[in-house]
Amino acid sequence: MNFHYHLLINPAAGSGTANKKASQLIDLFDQNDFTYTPYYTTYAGEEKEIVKRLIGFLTPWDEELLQQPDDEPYHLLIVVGGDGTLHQVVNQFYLTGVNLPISYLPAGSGNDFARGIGLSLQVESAFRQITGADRPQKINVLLYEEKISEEYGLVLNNVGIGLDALIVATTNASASKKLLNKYKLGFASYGLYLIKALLTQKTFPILVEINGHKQEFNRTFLCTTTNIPYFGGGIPIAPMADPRKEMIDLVVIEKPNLFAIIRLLLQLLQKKHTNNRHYRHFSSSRIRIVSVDPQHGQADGENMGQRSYDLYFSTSSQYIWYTDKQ
Ligand SMILES: Nc1ncnc2c1ncn2[C@@H]1O[C@H](COP(=O)(O)OP(=O)(O)OP(=O)(O)O)[C@@H](O)[C@H]1O
Repeated sequence: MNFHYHLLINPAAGSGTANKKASQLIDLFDQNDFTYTPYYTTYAGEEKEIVKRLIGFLTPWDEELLQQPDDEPYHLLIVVGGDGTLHQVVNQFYLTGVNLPISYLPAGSGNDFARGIGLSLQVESAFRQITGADRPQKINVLLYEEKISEEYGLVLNNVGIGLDALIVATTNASASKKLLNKYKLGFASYGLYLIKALLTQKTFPILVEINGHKQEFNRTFLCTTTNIPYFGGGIPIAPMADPRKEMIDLVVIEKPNLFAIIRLLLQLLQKKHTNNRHYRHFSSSRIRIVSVDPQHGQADGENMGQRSYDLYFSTSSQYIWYTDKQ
């Protein structure tokens, strides 16, 4: 197939890492005589404006394209940024009602989606995975509807209420994240804020409804609905989650006391946390979560605000253009 690549670059992602990775990617396109058009965002939110303008140019996926002659180039969008940039782009697709393939060069500080689908974090390898693919892969995504604020959207990674969302709210607002990213210590910013959040996050009651079966958790500390195993830059909170399955994974952790949580965190580092009795896991194609108590929320690392939540989750799919690692 003959491609024209549209590169949507958030140069601020990964505190500037994305700008460097975009230059490396562009060098590889030039060396291989591939045609492309770069679009750089200049402010937060501009990625959605760029996508709105590009939607009409991008080519929808159809298996029959493989049999047809290469007269017309295939117009493919490649997002260069972090999980948040990708989140904004696919949500713009969703709100516009289109399901176009998309490709991705992970260049944020966490890059959990790329880890989850097996897309390399190294520019050259990711370039080979993107340009070596002749068709996209169907990846599961989660749809959510929040009834109180009448808000809906799509997530590639996870939606969290409680601890992880408090970490997102504080890290995204902090200057130290930028500083730590500068020294390639993005994961350390999550670590620092994890400790702070552990000491400040209070427990809260939630109601979970799965297949008509209601369950209450009165001392919830963390409640993460996820599509992939990771959050917070590679922390395998739900190792059983698989973005190739049409399934939603839910992890609820209750906090009896601080020592029990520290024990669980140590087990998490050794990947033995799923056996801890305070770790609860559920899997279903439809899940409802209610927190009347106002809590921080996060969607793919983007802050959803501190408020009450009544969330309904279901599944859908998104075409991602890449091949598996060789
Ligand atoms: N030019 C820009 N300057 C500042 N913010 C931007 C710009 N372009 C996009 N954004 C905002 O950046 C956010 C997404 O950042 P993203 O998550 O991709 O990077 P990150 O936070 O460094 O990575 P990660 O989520 O992996 O930690 C979005 O909210 C988006 O609106």
